[in-house]
Amino acid sequence: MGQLYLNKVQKFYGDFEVIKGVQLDVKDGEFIVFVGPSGCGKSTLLRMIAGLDATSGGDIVIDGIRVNDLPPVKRGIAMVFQSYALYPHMSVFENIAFPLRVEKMAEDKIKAKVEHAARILHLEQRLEQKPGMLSGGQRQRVAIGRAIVREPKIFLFDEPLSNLDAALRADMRIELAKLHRQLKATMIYVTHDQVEAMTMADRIVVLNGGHIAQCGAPLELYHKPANLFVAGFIGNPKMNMLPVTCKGTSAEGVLIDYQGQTATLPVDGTRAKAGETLTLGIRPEHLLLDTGDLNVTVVPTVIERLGAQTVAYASLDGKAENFCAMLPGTIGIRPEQPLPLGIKAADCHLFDADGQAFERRVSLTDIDLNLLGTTAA
Ligand SMILES: Nc1ncnc2c1ncn2[C@@H]1O[C@H](COP(=O)(O)OP(=O)(O)OP(=O)(O)O)[C@@H](O)[C@H]1O
Repeated sequence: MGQLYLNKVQKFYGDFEVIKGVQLDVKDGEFIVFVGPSGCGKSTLLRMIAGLDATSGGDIVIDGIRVNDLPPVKRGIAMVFQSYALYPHMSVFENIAFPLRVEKMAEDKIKAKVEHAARILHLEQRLEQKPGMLSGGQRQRVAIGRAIVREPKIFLFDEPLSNLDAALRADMRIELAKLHRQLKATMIYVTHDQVEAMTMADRIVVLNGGHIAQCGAPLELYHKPANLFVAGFIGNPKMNMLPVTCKGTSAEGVLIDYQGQTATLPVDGTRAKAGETLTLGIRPEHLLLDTGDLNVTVVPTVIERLGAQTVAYASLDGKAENFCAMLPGTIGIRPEQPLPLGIKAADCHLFDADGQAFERRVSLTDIDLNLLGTTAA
């Protein structure tokens, strides 16, 4: 078992509240990713779960037992660090075996466990080598092996791939996803890389300024961001944001005005008031080379041809910098050449003056609804 429950967890450094009453329920076997900008508190929260940092308030509960006052070794967790933390003078075998030697486990048991971990991580041929002879990815696997042999209830990963180059990171993402399937263990993984979060997580916890901005399945966060922060953070290139005026609400949704063009967006507008300035959110891939419910003309400044797609960074009305459109790879556009684009009302996101999303009413027919979890925080 590896259930984790965080109840109103707080952390103060002096008067500075770094973690602000985080509430989270992690199910046994879940792969949870903490993601957020630098300084939002991801590592602090992970270190509190590990027992490396004391908790200022609230409860950390693992399998029904409050562990706030237990030292790290008694919590049933194993942590893998960005720095690998390997002993350079020891062989791969001894590095993996290290925590078992500390426990004074019998030699034959140690051998069986290390060889089992080495098989899972494809390190069988490396067991006699020293870490200095290994690549970055192999070293990280040794560090993961050292966690595996402890058979923890919960694996904690603190940015484990950030020292690797892009190609190796992509490979290791796949390896870690396989490892999770194989071990069926609870894993909590910290990263600032939203691609890692989107591709590996069962649920993503987006942290902002020490609180949970949203927690949900990757596609739920993508298609139903709860607020402007999550909308801007999840998705690459970023969602485009435009100021619009609320003209009123109806059974169909919220009527908005963008520079004299009106459209009804199918969102729950019970909170919307006529005259308010709202924020319209449009994902780059939802800009069409066709007429839409709203239409804009952008002037591309930078054009990135990625092959399958062409990404145009553009100005809009001379105002919005870096307005971004993701278009078919075959399109023939040039910098400075005005480009008319359409937007369907059903594709739009809408946020109030406080940055909270109006819930979208559209049925997300293009998504397997089983992938959309429920918002848990
Ligand atoms: N020992 C400490 N003393 C005082 N402040 C600290 C300490 N450790 C962390 N902080 C502060 O707590 C906040 C959260 O830090 P934390 O390392 O958890 O952020 P993070 O989201 O993991 O950032 P990054 O992605 O840059 O690693 C930051 O503002 C940081 O300056």
